[in-house]
Amino acid sequence: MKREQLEVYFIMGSQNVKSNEPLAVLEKALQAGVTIFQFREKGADARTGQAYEDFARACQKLCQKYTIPFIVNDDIELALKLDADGLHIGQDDLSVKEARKRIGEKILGVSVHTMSELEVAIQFDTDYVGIGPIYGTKSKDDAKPATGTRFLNQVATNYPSLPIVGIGGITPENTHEVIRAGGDGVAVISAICESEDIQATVQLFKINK
Ligand SMILES: Nc1nc(C(F)(F)F)ncc1COP(=O)(O)OP(=O)(O)O
Ligand SMILES: [Mg+2]
Repeated sequence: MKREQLEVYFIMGSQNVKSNEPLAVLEKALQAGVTIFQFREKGADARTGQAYEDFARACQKLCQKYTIPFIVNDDIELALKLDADGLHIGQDDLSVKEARKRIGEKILGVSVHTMSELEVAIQFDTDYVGIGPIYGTKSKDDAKPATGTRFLNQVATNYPSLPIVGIGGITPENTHEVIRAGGDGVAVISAICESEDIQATVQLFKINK
């Protein structure tokens, strides 16, 4: 995975798209030029069973149409079953060691909040780390307090070759702070899912770097 692929990292599940059709939102985001997609279907209203798998396959098919990496959040069984391009795990999911063993060469992303979590991620050849929440977020009900860009900048300074994406409350207005602090890209849920003009919003993330 090239670090430029983290430039605009769109993350979505049906729970993030109340009003309209999630697949229409995803296609608009892909047409607008998001550079990587994460399937993150979770929470009370998340689809389950066959509907969950069918929705994941439909998202994967759209990503293939636009040759954009399709990453699955948390669910390694789904990632393997669909032969996804990668998996993203956090500290409460399966271990980095176990994930790397089972997914082989697929892209592995890990959320890290401390230097010790970072060192474990690096030990098992993590392709990128997600750091946040940088700002307050409403997309993750068990999110930790917002940290600002300090830890992200510390990681970027100490590990210049490690791809980093910032996450949490990132908008076109504050994205430059994340990039200036050392992020290779920004992960976005609400700013795109709730946008009136997805094309314009995605372009702003690219321009405001
Ligand atoms: N899903 C994520 N994606 C990223 C990425 F780097 F891809 F931007 N960074 C961080 C997270 C948060 O991951 P996690 O801590 O497991 O919580 P959840 O499973 O609720 O998302
Ligand atoms: Mg997780």
